[in-house]
Order: sequence, then structure tokens, then C-alpha cells
Amino acid sequence: MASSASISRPRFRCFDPSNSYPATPDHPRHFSASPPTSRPSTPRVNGRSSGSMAISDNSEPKIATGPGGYVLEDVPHLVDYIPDLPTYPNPLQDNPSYSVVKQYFVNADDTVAQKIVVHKDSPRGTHFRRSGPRQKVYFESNDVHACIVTCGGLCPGLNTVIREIVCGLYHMYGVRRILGIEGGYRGFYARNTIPLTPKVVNDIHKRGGTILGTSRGGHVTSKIVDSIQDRGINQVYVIGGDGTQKGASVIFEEIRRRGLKVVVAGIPKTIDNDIPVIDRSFGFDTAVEEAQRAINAAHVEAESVENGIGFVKLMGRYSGFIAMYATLASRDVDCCLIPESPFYLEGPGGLYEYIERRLKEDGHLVIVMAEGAGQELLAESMNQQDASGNKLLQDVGLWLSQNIRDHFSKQRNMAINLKYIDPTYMIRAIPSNASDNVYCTLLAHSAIHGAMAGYTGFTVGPVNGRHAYIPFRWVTEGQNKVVITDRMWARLLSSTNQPSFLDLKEVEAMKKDEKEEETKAQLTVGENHTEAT
Ligand SMILES: Nc1ncnc2c1ncn2[C@@H]1O[C@H](COP(=O)(O)OP(=O)(O)O)[C@@H](O)[C@H]1O
Ligand SMILES: O=P(O)(O)OC[C@H]1O[C@](O)(COP(=O)(O)O)[C@@H](O)[C@@H]1O
Ligand SMILES: [Mg+2]
Repeated sequence: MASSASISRPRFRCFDPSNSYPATPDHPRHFSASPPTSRPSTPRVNGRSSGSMAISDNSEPKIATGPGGYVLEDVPHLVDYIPDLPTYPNPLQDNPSYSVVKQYFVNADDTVAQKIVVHKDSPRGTHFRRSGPRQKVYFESNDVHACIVTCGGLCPGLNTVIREIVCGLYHMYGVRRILGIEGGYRGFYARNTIPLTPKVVNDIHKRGGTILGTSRGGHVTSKIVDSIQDRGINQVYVIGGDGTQKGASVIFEEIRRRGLKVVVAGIPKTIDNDIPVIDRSFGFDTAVEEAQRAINAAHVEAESVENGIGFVKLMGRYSGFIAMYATLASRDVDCCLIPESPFYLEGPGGLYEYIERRLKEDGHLVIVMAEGAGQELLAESMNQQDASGNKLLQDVGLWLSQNIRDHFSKQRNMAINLKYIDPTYMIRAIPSNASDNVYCTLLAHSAIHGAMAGYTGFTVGPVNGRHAYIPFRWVTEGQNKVVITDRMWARLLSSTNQPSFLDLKEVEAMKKDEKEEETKAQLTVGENHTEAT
């Protein structure tokens, strides 16, 4: 229910088990929005469970509300299912590099707002717990046995995140036992492990790919958690995209069900930038930069010949961010096609008409297309999936470039010169650039601080510029997509001058749908969240 607390002295405080606040009505020990589930009679600290445990199958979301429509979407903590765990002073306070920092530890009440553009009367809205080091930790350095796994497709920066987790654990928290799991999730039960030290990972950020290897599929929860338990691992760092975070969430639930003192921390990876809530994903910046080289080549080729068309296909299965940003950055692109914006070929306002106009006016043009765009135009879609269950796409770039050639030679009797460039794997197999490297460090450190502080079942990431701990379901239930009724897409249309392929009626209908979705989401927030007591 909505809060009736006085505004001058808010009753609500965020309880952070890792900072030393006493349990008082002002500093509640539990977010009671979701009633605590039954607990195991004897909590396990990495002891293999032999009998049945009394913990329910899925943890409830930890949601609390405060005055003014404040909502905290908190992340799970080990003490939620293993009460009375001992705490230890954070070793960072004795670390010569960090001990001089003024107020190094994060304030217990700090949370990060999901929306920062607000109106005078709008509710304060959803918040996430701010990431960073806590005064108290739930692991002694000598007891930590961490592991790192990378899953899904490649992305620039994977090696940097691995390096920074290893170096961060080692140098900040004095952790000495860190294992690399080879070849993605299946590596837990079917591959060797690699002991990781700062020396082993020292130079890996200069290389593309992941030194651990990766894979799709192979998520067998019971085998993975058995392996975690058998090896005595108590911190699991999982680097991967939406599929990987879903997998991490299931691992967390199973660990919790078994009552193990094991934390699971997700670091979001997606070259497509399709993970919701976070500002952007690591490697995206690098990919957009690398895409410029392909676009430049396409432009040079196109403008050097008569009726030249440079056609570049970029990654972007469901979300066209790489194509959109690469287009906006380049200024040489005349048409950008993304999955979110349907287009058509023939007739007035269609792609062929636009191409012909540009060829007549400028003598050449550059097209950038995301791999997931226009899939609906292909006669038959591929009904195949990869090992993770992702739909396999047809090569729409090849298909469209051939259709453009056919259209102009057969129907318009125009000689065109089209060069098709497919740098999709090139833009994700390279090392991360300087800005992504720094970003990877922050993500790795956030994950380490959260894990040491006993948080679990969370993904890290910047929300409006501040790093936060985000419950798994926020990043797995939905996808970040280009909103074609937003200003950014309008900027793109105005920079390329391409048609929007939509009529006014369609735009109005889209805007209406979006507004309804937003209102529905706001109502749901109001209905589902109860006051913390
Ligand atoms: N719903 C799910 N539940 C459990 N594991 C999943 C789920 N979806 C994907 N995974 C696992 O996550 C890993 C990576 O998923 P994938 O979709 O290939 O890449 P990404 O994480 O980059 O999206 C794979 O090992 C896959 O089996
Ligand atoms: O050929 P692969 O390795 O299966 O990957 C292709 C897919 O991987 C991506 O680069 C990223 O996908 P994930 O985030 O699922 O790893 C997509 O853009 C692309 O469709
Ligand atoms: Mg994915």
C-alpha cells in the first residue's frame, strides 16, 4: 500500500546488511513486501545437500516502497536464506590505495533512480541498490574460492572483464583462489578449469575473444551446481548476455534452494546493446567504432564508380543500436535499416524509389543494415535455432543486395555497381577500446564488491551513469530496443534523409501503444509494491 509516513521524517530506510546499522523500526531488517519463505533447518555452507531442503523453489522479488512513490527493487542477499552469517571488516580499509579515499564505502541508503527525468508531481519511481564496497563483508579473503565463466557470442572487452575480476579480487580483497571455467556453462561439468592469477591475465585485455572460451547451450543446472558444490566454489562470476543471465538466475535459485553460501554475480555482455535497464553494454562502443572502417570502405567504393552502392551489414539480431549509432557517427550513410523499423521495397516511399533518387542526385549511396532487419520480407524464414534456442537468421544483407541488383538491371534497366561488405564478426572479435576498457573495470569491481558484501542473484551495470545492483529478472524479462518514435531515430532520419517507411497513422498508433504500455507499467508498480516496515 502507499505510504502514509510523514514527509518531513521519512520512516523508510534501505537496509543494507553489509553496513553496520542496528535493526530498529527506522532501519528495517527485512523488506517485508514479500513474506520470507521458509528456511532450511540447517543452512549449508557448501556442504552437499543429502536430503530435501525446506526452501521454496523460487525466491520472491525483494521490493520495498517509501514515501512519494519511492520503490526499491532490491537484490537477494545471503542472509535472506542463511541467517546469522558472520561478517568481517572490509580489508579495503587497510589497503594503501583505497584507504585514503574520502568516504570510500557506499552509504547504506544509497540507491540509483531508474528514471531521472521527472515532473513536479511524478512519483519517485523505481530504484536499484547502488553498487560499491561495503564496510562489512561476508567472506574472509582466505575462504573465497571464485570462478569466472563467459557464455554466448563474443564481444570486445570479455578479456578485460576477466582480467579485472581476477586483479580486483586479488589486489583489493586478497583473494588467491580463482578458477576460470572453460567453454561456457558446459565447462562446469565437461571441461577443465584454469587457475587464474594476475600474472596469467596480465596482458589479456589486449586480445579479442575470451581466454576462457565460450559456448551456446549446455546449461544443465543440476550438473553446474553440483560442480560448484564439489569444487567448493563460493563466488560465481558469470559474464554473458540475456541468455546467460537467465542461466545465472536459475543457478542462483538452485544454490539458494540447496542453502549454499555461494553468491552468483552477473556481468551483462551484449554487443547488440539489447540488455534493458543498463545505460549501455561493454564492447558496444568498440563495435560502433570498428563499424566505421567498414562504412568508410563502402563509401569510398561507392563514390569511386558510377551508380555505386556500398552496402554494409552489421550485427543486431533484434535491436538495431549498432547500425543506428554507426550511421549517426559516420554521416556518410544514406539509409539505415534496423529490425525495429519495418520497410518495404516497391512503390512510392519504398526503398527502391529512394535508392534511385539518391543515385540520380548524388551518383552513389551507402546502406547500413542490421542483420535482423527486414527478416519478414524473406520468402521463407528459417525455422532453426542455435544451441541456446536463439532463432537463426537468414542473411538478409546478401538477399537484399541481390534484389537491388536485380531490380535495377531487370526492371529499371540501370547499371548499378553494388559492393556488399559483411564485417559482422570483425566488429566483435577485436579487443575493446580505451573507453570500454575503463567501463569493464568498473563492472568487474562492482561485481566483486557486491559478492564480497554477500549480495547474490544480481547483475551489475550503470543506470543513468551510476553503477547499481539489478535483480536478474529486470535484465532477462525484456529487451532494449531502438524506439522509432524517439528523438534519436528522428535524428537518424534527418541525418540520412531516408524515408521513415511509415505513414502518420502508423506513427500515431505506435505512440498510443507506447503510452498505454507506460501507464500499465506505472499502475503495476503502484499495485504490487507494499511499504517496507
Ligand atoms: N532460459 C535459459 N535458462 C537457462 N540457461 C539459458 C537460458 N537461455 C540461455 N541460456 C544459456 O545461456 C548461455 C548463453 O546464452 P545465449 O543466448 O547463447 O547468449 P547470450 O547470453 O549472449 O544471450 C547458453 O549456455 C545457454 O544455454
Ligand atoms: O554466430 P553466433 O556466434 O551464433 O552469433 C551471432 C549472434 O551473436 C550476436 O553477435 C550477439 O548475440 P548474443 O548476445 O546472444 O551473444 C548477434 O548479434 C548475432 O546474431
Ligand atoms: Mg542473447
